[in-house]
Amino acid sequence: MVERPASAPFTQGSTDVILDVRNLKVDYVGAGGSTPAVSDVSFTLRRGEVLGIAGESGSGKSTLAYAITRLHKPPAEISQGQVLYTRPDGSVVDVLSLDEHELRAFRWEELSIVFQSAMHALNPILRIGAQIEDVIVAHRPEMNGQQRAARVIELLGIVGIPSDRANSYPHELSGGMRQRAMIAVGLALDPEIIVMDEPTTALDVVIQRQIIEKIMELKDRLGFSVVFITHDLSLLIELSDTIAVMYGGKIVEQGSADDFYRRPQHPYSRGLLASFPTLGGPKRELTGIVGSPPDLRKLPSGCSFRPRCPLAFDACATKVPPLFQIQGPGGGLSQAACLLHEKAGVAAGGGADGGADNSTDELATGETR
Ligand SMILES: Nc1ncnc2c1ncn2[C@@H]1O[C@H](COP(=O)(O)OP(=O)(O)OP(=O)(O)O)[C@@H](O)[C@H]1O
Repeated sequence: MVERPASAPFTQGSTDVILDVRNLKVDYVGAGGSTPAVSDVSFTLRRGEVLGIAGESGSGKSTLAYAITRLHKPPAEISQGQVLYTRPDGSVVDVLSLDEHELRAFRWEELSIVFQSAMHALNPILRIGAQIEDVIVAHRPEMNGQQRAARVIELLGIVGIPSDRANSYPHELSGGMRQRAMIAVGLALDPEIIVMDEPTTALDVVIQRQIIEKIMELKDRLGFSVVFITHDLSLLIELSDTIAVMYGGKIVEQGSADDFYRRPQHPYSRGLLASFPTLGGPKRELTGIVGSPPDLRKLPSGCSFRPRCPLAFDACATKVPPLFQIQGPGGGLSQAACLLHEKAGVAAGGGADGGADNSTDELATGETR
């Protein structure tokens, strides 16, 4: 399955950034204390790009998706950070400062979200066509009934649902069709960004493939950018331009999907990659990662991946690794939060404007210290 199409190299400081997430922190705050689900997460999404976010269950992916769309609800609280969205006209929107009215316009019009379970996201007692029309009624009051009906048919056509299905209820559609209907709702107002949180996880492999191909075709045709969240790293490598890997609420590696596929720079990414079969590549043993994801309320000292890391050494127990900049095999810059990169690396955000090719022998060969 993992066959990397050629794509643009990962560059930092691009002027074409559409979404800029800076030092975001999200906690679940309860009587028993606070769970740091997203810690100091920063990334950029460029116009027309697919950014893939990977990580095991509980790594904070969904919390991040909800927070950047401001759909998070108590006990989740954003305690730090910025989410900056740049409109096509160049004006910048501070998403975390929008009031409720502004937020309603921002969602759907500028950014929409497609969730994992269409069955839960769609209203079970409303026909599909009516659900798409509802979004249009709320945001395009100038459109009359005839124009709205035409737009509903157009949207169903775009996602490959026959127009007579506009009158079906969600339970009358297959899982794949429901997911397509969710995508049609997400596209209703031509948003600039679509956040997709495990949009195909509940579907069988063939339908999953069809939906992914449809999303990629629509992205190329309509020009939106995508944040695609899944635990399936093979899938992400295939469809993303850049990849961010989350572990224990933090991004531990990010870079171009090409570089990532050729040489993952964090031991966790390597383990994650080895957990998924590749249909296109040579047969190899699936090794996975020993142990379980950490309890976010009791993260180990130093590097939170240390207890599961085959390459851990003494300093990993005491030092929290920052993201180091690394030159990837394709020449682009990647970042990895692993002390193996410390010697030759440059801490990202530390004012350096370049990285070193500090891919260590250990990471290249899998040797342990
Ligand atoms: N309502 C909540 N209250 C307290 N903690 C929560 C709540 N929702 C999620 N969490 C915790 O936040 C962490 C991140 O969860 P999140 O759902 O964002 O992870 P994820 O990577 O999306 O996982 P999955 O792939 O299973 O959806 C988990 O440890 C989870 O236990």
